[in-house]
Amino acid sequence: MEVGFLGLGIMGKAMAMNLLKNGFKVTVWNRTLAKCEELVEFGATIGDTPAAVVKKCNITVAILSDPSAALSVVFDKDGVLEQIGSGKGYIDMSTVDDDTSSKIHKAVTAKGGSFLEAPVSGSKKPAEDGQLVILAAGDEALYEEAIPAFDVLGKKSFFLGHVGNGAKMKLVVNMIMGSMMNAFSEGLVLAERSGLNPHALLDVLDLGGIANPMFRLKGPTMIQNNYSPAFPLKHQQKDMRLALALGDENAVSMPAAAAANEAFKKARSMELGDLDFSAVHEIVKIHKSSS
Ligand SMILES: NC(=O)C1=CN([C@@H]2O[C@H](COP(=O)(O)OP(=O)(O)OC[C@H]3O[C@@H](n4cnc5c(N)ncnc54)[C@H](OP(=O)(O)O)[C@@H]3O)[C@@H](O)[C@H]2O)C=CC1
Ligand SMILES: O=CC(=O)O
Repeated sequence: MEVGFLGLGIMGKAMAMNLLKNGFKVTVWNRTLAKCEELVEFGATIGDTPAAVVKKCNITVAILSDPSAALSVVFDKDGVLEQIGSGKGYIDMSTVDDDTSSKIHKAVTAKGGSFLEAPVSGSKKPAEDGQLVILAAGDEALYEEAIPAFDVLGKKSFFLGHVGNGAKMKLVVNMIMGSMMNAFSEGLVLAERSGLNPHALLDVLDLGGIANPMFRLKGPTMIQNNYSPAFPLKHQQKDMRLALALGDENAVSMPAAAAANEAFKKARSMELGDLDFSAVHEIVKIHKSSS
C-alpha cells in the first residue's frame, strides 16, 4: 500500500517510520524539508509539496501542530486541495477543533475527494511502538481502506461517525489529561514541601485507585526536573484552549480545566512551550516559593 505523509514532527516521524518498517511505500513532505532525509534512509520518497504528495498517492495522511498548520497545508499554494479529487483520500490525524476539521472536510469533498479525521491518543513512545489509539470520523469507506495502516500505527481504532466527533473526543481526552497533569504537579510539590519523599508518593499512587501510566511514566522524570519533550507543552495548551471553546459552545462549566489552561499559558509565557507538557510542574514550584 502506498501512503503520502505530511508532517514529520515528533509524532509524524515515528508514525511514518513505522509504516516504512511494515512494508508500506511512503512519500513524505515536511515544511522543514531536511527532516525528510532520515526517512529516506529507510526507503521513503520525498514529495516537494503537499500537492505533489497527493498527486502521487491515493491516500495521504497528515499530522501537523495545530489548526493553522492543518489549514495551511490544505488551502495554501501547493497545498492538498490542488491535487485532491475523485479516488483520493485525505486523513488528518492532527489534534484540531471540529470547526477546522469541518472546513477541511468541506473543501476536500467539494473537489470530489474523501476525508477522514483521525486524531490519536498516545505520545511519542506509543507512536514509535505502533500503540496509538486512533479516533476516526468521517468517510467510512476511507476508514475501511486505511485499516491496514491504522493497524500498524495503533493498538485500537475507533470509528466515531460524522466529522467532528473524532476531534471532539480527542479534545475531551486531552482536557482531562491536562487537568490531571496539573493536579499531579501540585501533589508532587506539596509532598516535597511538606517533608515527604516524592518517590514514596509515586509508589503510593501506583498502588491505589488513581494509578495510571502517565503518573508512572512522567513522575520519575518530573522529580528530576527532566522535561525532554514527548508531548510539547505548547500543544497541550492548544488542546486545553480548544476544549474550553468546546465547553463554551456547549455551556459546560469547566473550572478545573480553565485553571489548568492558565498554568499551561503561564508556562508558555516562561518559554517552556517546547518542553514536555509535564514542565507545568515548574509553574507550581514558582507559585509555591513566591507565596
Ligand atoms: N507529541 C505527542 O505526544 C502527541 C501529539 N499529538 C498531536 O499531533 C500533532 C503533532 O504533534 P507533534 O508531532 O508532537 O508536534 P511537533 O511540534 O513535533 O511537529 C509539528 C509538525 O507540524 C509542522 N508544522 C507546524 N506549522 C506548520 C505550518 N504552518 N505549515 C506546515 N507544517 C507545519 C511541523 O513542521 P516543521 O518541522 O517544519 O516545524 C512539524 O512537522 C499536534 O496536533 C499534537 O497536538 C497527538 C498525540 C500525541
Ligand atoms: O495528545 C497527547 C497524548 O499523549 O495523547
